[in-house]
Amino acid sequence: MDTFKRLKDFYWPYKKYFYWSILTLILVSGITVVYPMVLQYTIDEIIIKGEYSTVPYVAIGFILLMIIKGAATYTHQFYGDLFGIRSVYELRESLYEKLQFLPFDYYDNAKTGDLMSRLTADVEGFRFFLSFGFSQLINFVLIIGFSLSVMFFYSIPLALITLCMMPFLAIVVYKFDKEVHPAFRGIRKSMANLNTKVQENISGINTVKSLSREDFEINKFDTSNEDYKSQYLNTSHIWAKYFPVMELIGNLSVVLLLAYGGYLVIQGNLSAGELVAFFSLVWYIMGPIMNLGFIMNTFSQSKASGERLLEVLDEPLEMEGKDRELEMVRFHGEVTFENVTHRYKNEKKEALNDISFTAKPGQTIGLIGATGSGKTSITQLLSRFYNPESGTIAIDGKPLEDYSLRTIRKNIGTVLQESFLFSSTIKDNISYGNPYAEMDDIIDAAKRAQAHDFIMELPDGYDTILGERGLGLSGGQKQRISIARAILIDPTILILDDATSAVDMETEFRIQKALKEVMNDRTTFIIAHRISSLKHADEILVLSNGKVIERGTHEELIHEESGAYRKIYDIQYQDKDKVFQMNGQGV
Ligand SMILES: Nc1ncnc2c1ncn2[C@@H]1O[C@H](COP(=O)(O)OP(=O)(O)OP(=O)(O)O)[C@@H](O)[C@H]1O
Repeated sequence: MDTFKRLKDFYWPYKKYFYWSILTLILVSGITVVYPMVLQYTIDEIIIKGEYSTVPYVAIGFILLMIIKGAATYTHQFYGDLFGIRSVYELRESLYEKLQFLPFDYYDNAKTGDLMSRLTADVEGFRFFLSFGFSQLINFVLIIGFSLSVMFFYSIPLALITLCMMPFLAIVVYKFDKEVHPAFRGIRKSMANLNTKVQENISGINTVKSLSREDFEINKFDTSNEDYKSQYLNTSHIWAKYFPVMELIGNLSVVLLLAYGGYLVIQGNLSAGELVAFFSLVWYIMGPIMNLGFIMNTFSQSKASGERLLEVLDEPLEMEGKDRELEMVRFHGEVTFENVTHRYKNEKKEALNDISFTAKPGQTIGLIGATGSGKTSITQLLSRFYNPESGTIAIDGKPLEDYSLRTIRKNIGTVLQESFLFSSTIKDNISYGNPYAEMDDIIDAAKRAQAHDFIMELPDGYDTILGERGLGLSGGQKQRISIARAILIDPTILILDDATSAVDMETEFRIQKALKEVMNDRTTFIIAHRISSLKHADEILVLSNGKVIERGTHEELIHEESGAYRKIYDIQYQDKDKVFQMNGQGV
């Protein structure tokens, strides 16, 4: 029950719908047990005594009861659904909001399909119990309570005999729940896994096709599908094992009732009408008992779903600054790293080790080094995507923790090697970081990013809708859209992460031109593998295994004969010389 208690804030504000649903349910259940009483009256008072003149009154009374029951059932159903739907609306919103503010640490290990499944199937599982299971559980208690009251009213010994079987039933139901709950959790997990497989496959379909790995993917899916199937079969097995036992217990109650009840009628201690009424009442008890498995089922499923939802809701949020300002601040752009060391969660090796440097406002810092040397990590710490293990990162002389995350991120513009574009219009994609931008500003940003001309050649210009992840544009075009996006937020600090690595020379030239425009007066960090991209930087940091092994300007570094930068330079420029020589020889 702890799961439900902890999720109470989502459903209890709508308790009035719940109360209405339950109030009308009491009426429905109450009327249900009146039927056997009418039956008893008809047999004992009308048929046996031959008082046929009361038949029309009984019939009219019966019809009235049915009309009331119909109206009550409608209200119960409607308010029950409203209760569930309204509650999970809030829950879904909170989960989605939570996803926006979870730290990168979380996403490093999360699986998209699993998260999707939590936000859809698990929320739905929880809703089903709120809308339906909850009232079924109450219905169970009510019907049994009302039926037993009527039974005790007719004959105490017969009611006691019928009750004899209840403890056995309770044991079976308890055991059933113990087994079925983990089984349902297994199903949910397996479903999430299946979702992950499908989502990853669709996202990576280019890679799958280009490497002809379709069969491998089908087999991988088969394994997950197989697991899902066996999880479900396992649950069916548990269900099949317990359901007949529950039914047997119910039937044994009926046998006992008939034997002892018949004896009482023969002895003259019970009327025929009362035995018939008893017989119907036992079936009213039996119905919910048979259903108990199903009710426990929805309860277990929703408990399992609720637990999975709580796992997301309980995740710690991104760390906000402690004395953060209320109004957003505009940075001047001085960035200082002082003995910064960083290790990613669950990693043994440090990604950054004792990094120190200062970038004055408007300066450009180049970061170069082998893959995995820590270049991106520096910029991720600067954006406070992660917090360093030790050391201080400051902007304009104040540590990052003194600013709100919003201030930091609104002041830092990033152009990645693979920028994400949404399946929306080009206009919306450019203005994503500044949704209130005027059209003129959007066009101006696109012109400065060298993107305007190709946008105008598209069928709907700025209103052209892009496919998922910007499908329909070339790598260089996507890149220029993301540069326009960065220009439009007018950041004081700019991070260019391998922004020109994946394009041809001509596009690189255009992008470089666009970048020059955007770098103007901004503190810029250029991460590059090519020396040509960062040789104009005010300071270049050469990284290796998370440490700065050399620093200086391009001119200074190439004069370090046996330095690492010089080696990279030689490789990149000697190759070029060779190519020129070969071209000169007509190769
Ligand atoms: N999110 C993460 N979780 C765990 N380890 C990470 C994470 N991101 C990076 N690392 C590790 O930290 C080290 C530095 O990675 P980083 O991405 O900063 O290198 P890089 O120099 O930018 O590499 P590249 O040139 O390939 O982009 C690597 O060993 C990498 O495996």
